[in-house]
Amino acid sequence: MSDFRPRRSVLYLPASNERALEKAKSIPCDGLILDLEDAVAPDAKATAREAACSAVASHGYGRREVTIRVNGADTEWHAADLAAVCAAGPDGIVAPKVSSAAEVLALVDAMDRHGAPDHTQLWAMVETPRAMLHAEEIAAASDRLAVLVMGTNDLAKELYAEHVPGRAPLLTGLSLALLGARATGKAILDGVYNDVRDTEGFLAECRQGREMGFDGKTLVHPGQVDGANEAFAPDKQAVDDARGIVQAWEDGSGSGVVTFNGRMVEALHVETARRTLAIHEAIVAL
Ligand SMILES: CC(C)(COP(=O)(O)OP(=O)(O)OC[C@H]1O[C@@H](n2cnc3c(N)ncnc32)[C@H](O)[C@@H]1OP(=O)(O)O)[C@@H](O)C(=O)NCCC(=O)NCCSC(=O)C[C@H](O)C(=O)O
Ligand SMILES: [Mg+2]
Repeated sequence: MSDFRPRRSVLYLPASNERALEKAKSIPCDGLILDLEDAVAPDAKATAREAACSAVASHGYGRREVTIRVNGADTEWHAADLAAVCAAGPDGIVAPKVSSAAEVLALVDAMDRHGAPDHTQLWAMVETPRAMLHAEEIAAASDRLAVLVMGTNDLAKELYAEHVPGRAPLLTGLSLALLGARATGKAILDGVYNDVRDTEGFLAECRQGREMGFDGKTLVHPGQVDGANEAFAPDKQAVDDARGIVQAWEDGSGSGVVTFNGRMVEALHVETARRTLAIHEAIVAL
């Protein structure tokens, strides 16, 4: 866990929006997705691509992980996006609507052909019914693929589902994608919450995502960053508990089971506690 990278809050912004590109330099999110896809109008694609690549080259985003979302493989912009973005070398290339392992391999092959630097990872958006059904194969397809990103708007659209509090229509898909990510040791980010004024609904969805096991949430507005940072970090109680569990285990010196605060503690609980402490330390180190 020592190389754990916090991804509590990953903010999308249209790469065509100069003001947002500038503002993002001071937003306390863990990551950015400079979007060339859905948030950019067709006649702004070329200038957005240039702006995103210049933003990466500016190195103006400090500790934030900077990624660029390219247009889909079935679009007229995909090839030019990939060529330019690989040359710019962001921390990650976010590929939309990835639905199979073969698509991952094609993307990785294209990244190699375009000379993407080693530090540029592939992030695959999973947002189709096929992707949900193939999440494990997608996640396992390449070591270069580091993160799965839920696309809950597209998933709801494809399912003919409605956006409702609690997300019941999406829960099977969210769980399948999580299983795929965890089975293969990859990170996974929850989808966006569209209503930027509904703080209560947003925070409830952050809590749900955290409880399900997501590493963080993708966001659409700066006003969502603090809530996600808090929801996806272990709180003081969780950190104190984790320290107590590790201490009780060490004091038990080799016995297979101890108690902490009246609760049974076995090796698996200690592993979880150590993970919590590693996440906490990585966040503190920011
Ligand atoms: C949703 C928005 C269009 C709202 O924009 P706006 O009305 O301008 O918001 P505000 O006036 O409240 O903005 C206040 C200031 O914050 C800046 N701002 C706003 N949003 C961002 C942002 N995302 N990043 C950086 N800065 C931002 C404004 O410029 C204002 O600054 P200032 O002038 O200094 O006060 C807008 O928030 C927006 O465009 N959001 C991102 C949209 C986007 O990228 N969408 C694509 C990804 S979502 C998706 O497709 C997921 C997936 O594929 C799926 O299927 O689910
Ligand atoms: Mg989408």
